[in-house]
Amino acid sequence: MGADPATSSPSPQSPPPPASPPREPPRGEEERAAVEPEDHRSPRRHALPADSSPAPPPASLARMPQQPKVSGEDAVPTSEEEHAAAEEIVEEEDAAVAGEGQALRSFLEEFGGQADDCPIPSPRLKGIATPDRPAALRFLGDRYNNLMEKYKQQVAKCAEECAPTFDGLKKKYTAECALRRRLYNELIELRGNIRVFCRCRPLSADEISRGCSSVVEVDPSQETDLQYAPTEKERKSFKFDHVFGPADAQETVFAESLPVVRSVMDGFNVCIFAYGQTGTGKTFTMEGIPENRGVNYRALEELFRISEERSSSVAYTFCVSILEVYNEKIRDLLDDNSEQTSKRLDIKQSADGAQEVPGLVEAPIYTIDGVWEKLKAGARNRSVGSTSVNELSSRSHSLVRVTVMSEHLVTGEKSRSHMWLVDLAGSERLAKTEVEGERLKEAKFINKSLSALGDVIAALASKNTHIPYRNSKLTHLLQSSLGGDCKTLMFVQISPSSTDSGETLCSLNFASRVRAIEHGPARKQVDPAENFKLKQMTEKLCHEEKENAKLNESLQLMQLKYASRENVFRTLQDKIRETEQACRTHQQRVRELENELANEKKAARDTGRSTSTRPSFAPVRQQRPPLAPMRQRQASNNIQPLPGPSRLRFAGKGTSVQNKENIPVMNKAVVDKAAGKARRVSLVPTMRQIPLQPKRRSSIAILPSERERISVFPDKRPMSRLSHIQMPARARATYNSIQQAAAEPAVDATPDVRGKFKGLEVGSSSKFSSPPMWKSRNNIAGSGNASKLCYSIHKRVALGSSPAQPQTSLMSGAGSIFDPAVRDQIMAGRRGNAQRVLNTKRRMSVL
Ligand SMILES: Nc1ncnc2c1ncn2[C@@H]1O[C@H](COP(=O)(O)OP(=O)(O)OP(=O)(O)O)[C@@H](O)[C@H]1O
Repeated sequence: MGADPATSSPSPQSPPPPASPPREPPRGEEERAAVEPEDHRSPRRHALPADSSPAPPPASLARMPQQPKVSGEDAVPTSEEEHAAAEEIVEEEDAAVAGEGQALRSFLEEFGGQADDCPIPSPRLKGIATPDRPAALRFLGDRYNNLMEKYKQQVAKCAEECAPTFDGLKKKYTAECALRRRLYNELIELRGNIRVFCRCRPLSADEISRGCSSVVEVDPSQETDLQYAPTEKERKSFKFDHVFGPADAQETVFAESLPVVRSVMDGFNVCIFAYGQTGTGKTFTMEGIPENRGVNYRALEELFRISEERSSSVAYTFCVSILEVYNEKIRDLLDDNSEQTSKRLDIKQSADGAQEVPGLVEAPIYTIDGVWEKLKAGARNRSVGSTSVNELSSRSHSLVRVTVMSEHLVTGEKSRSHMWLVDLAGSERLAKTEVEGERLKEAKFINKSLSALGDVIAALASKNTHIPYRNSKLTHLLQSSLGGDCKTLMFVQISPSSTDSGETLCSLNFASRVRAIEHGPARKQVDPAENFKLKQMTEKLCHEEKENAKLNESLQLMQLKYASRENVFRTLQDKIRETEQACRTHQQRVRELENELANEKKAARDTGRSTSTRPSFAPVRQQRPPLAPMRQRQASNNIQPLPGPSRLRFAGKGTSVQNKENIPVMNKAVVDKAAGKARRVSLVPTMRQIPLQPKRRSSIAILPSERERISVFPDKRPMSRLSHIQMPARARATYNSIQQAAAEPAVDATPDVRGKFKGLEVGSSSKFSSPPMWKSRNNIAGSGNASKLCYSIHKRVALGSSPAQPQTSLMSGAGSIFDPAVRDQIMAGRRGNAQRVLNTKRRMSVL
């Protein structure tokens, strides 16, 4: 047997199943009926539904002959008639299937073993096995699959529709969580950062056996009140942040401590400690027992849970240290080194003011299992001993320090906070505990440190300026947890026993004092390394700010300097422009002067030519045309201002006035007139330049002898007449020579000369009068010194101009300066000098 009913078909030898429906429907059919049309169900109790789709229901179902025909719960006859009718029906049915009994038996022999594997747990269906059962199962399976598909589609549609709502709710939830955390922290701060819970243990079996009664009343409805009532007279009410009675479990206690525990994950320092008489359940509350763990383990479990919850935004790292203060010595409970006894651990204050124990093992923990291992190791190493009160009495203060380091993955904010979990040694009455020897010594140390703790609490409660933290190792270690900026939770453990009523009262009073301490608000702890980094950054920032200020100052100075320089530059530019303009004006003026000079020279030459036809100076003076104003005189094109000595252009010998294009009309007329008849040409401009000339080299003229001077100037009158032109000594010498030459018979003197001199004497008062040198030069022919002197005067007067061609009539005597050869030779040197002077003057005028 064992064939799969789903694949098996009825045996070909087997007769076809009976067409009549079975008597009772299976119970599973009722479930199916909920999703099937009503008409699919058989009107008869035992009939299977005649469903035709998707898989046809079994054509017939047979009831096992040995099965009861009618179940009592299905058809309970209410009367004898009904009972009889039911039996009649059964008999009829039995008769209907009787013919098919053999076939059914064969079927059951073949498939009967499958009845237990039927997916429909109906005893009825299990009991009914027909050849069409696989078809019925297929039908049910198809129905099931269809329904599943339908439901899946509905669920997917719902999820799609709800997705936006879900996202919104998720965001709201996150925001609410943050708000809740913040509000909770505020609430804790408002309540005070030292919270005191009171926990009363149940009476122990020993106490009950001794007939001790409870002196403590805890009303579960009043969570914060505790009644101490050893007698009705001594009844006293105490108020704490929460009171746990003997019935309260570890979970309940931890649930109330949870918010304080969570604060460490937000960067606050936390301290939870248990205080109380020996044997009151301090170790039970903090460490617990393996099957009922205490605050230490649950707190670390919670830290890991929160870390996991916030893993997307904050990365947490945990380290744990376990130490004990035994007989005022610190022992590292995680240090397995056998030499630990020689290792001296002490308390040092770190840079940020926290108390540190250098050399203390800080074991990193990654899983809660690791935490449990560490806690167990610490508990194993702890000093315990047996007393008459507690079989496993803690003889030391046990401290578990959990360091939480966090780094926000988005903001990069880092924090480093501690959670101290302290199980204090029990205060005990030495007489009561009946200790002696080593236990007595331990008890003394324990009581001393607890007394120091009491002093610290009292000082804090009365807001003393000095808090005696350093009176014991315990208070020194807990300095920042008791009076600092951390969140503190104290469990005051009490015994309900009437035998411990005195100690209970002491503990309750102590706890009330602790609760009265007003703490400042807790402060978030920043990672010291981060703190140091921030400090350095702040210093750097300050330094850079100072540098920036300095740079800004110097920048402003530079800007001011720049502005002033710019002003200077602008002024200089203006000056340069002005100077350039002046230079241009000067150049223009020089050109004009040169032109004038050239014109004058030309006119002088022309005048010189016509001198021979003039009888005397006087008529010439009378015919003198009016001089054109200097500024109206136009420069000649022939004279161009050139930079070098070659700049001067001398009018050629044969250059006629008519050839000049730029000679003004008036000048042209004058020249034309002059060309026609001899006329006087003013040499005043030339004369005016003489005093302006810089001091020049000494004249080559030889000073006249006293005799010559006297002969020329018999008295001082003529000199005084000429003094208006400041005739220098050289000129005077020349003048004297001329006078002398005129007096000498060898000189080809003409009456014109004398006339000229006469004219000079007359007209010397006018500054526009022609100087005598021109006339003397042109009219006086001398030899030797006199000739040289005459030429010197001529050169001075005709500075820069082309030397006029000396008239043959005036040049007499070989070797004189009027000799063309000699004159040219001398002129070459003189001209160079004259040009140098002129250039110097130009440069000076440009500058
Ligand atoms: N709340 C409680 N429920 C049940 N049992 C408790 C409870 N508190 C304490 N006990 C039991 O009381 C006994 C003493 O407890 P425990 O050792 O924790 O006291 P203790 O204050 O730590 O004493 P010691 O100061 O001497 O170490 C233990 O057997 C502990 O199981």
